[in-house]
Amino acid sequence: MSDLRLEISKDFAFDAAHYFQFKDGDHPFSRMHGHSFAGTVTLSGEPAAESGMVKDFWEIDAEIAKLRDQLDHRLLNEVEGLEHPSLEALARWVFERLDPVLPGLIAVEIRRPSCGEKAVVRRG
Ligand SMILES: Nc1nc2c(c(=O)[nH]1)N=C([C@H](O)[C@H](O)COP(=O)(O)OP(=O)(O)OP(=O)(O)O)CN2
Ligand SMILES: [Zn+2]
Repeated sequence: MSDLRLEISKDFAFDAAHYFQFKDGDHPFSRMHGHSFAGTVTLSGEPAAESGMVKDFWEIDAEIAKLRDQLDHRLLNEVEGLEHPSLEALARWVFERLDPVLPGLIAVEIRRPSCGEKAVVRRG
C-alpha cells in the first residue's frame, strides 16, 4: 500500500476578458476579448483518521471562491500579477495564492475548454 498516492481534485470555472500587448496592431489577441475558463486544484495526502478525508471539499471550495471572486467577470490585465494573462500565468497565479492556505497542494490546472487548451503548474 505504501507506494500508492492519494489525490483529490476540485474543479472551478470563471469567465473573464483579456488582451495581449505583445501582438502587433489589429491582431485578434491584442483586442480585448473574453473566454470561459475552467480550473482544477489537486491535493495529495493521507486521509485523516477521524474524517476519512484528505481535505474537506467545502474548505477547498472556500479558498477557491476567494480567488474566483478576483477573476470572474474581470479584465484579467487589471488584476495584480496578471499583466500578461496567459493560461500559464493564470495557473501560476492561482497556485501561488492557494499554496499557503491549502497544505498538500500539488497542482493547479487552468483550461480553455472551447479550444482544448490548458496549462498546469505542478509541484516538483
Ligand atoms: N501558450 C499560450 N498560447 C496562447 C494563449 C495562452 O494563454 N497560452 N492564449 C491565447 C489567446 O487567449 C487567444 O485568444 C486564444 O485564442 P483561440 O485559441 O483561438 O481561442 P478562441 O478565441 O477560439 O477561444 P473561445 O473562448 O472559444 O472564443 C493565444 N495563445
Ligand atoms: Zn484570449
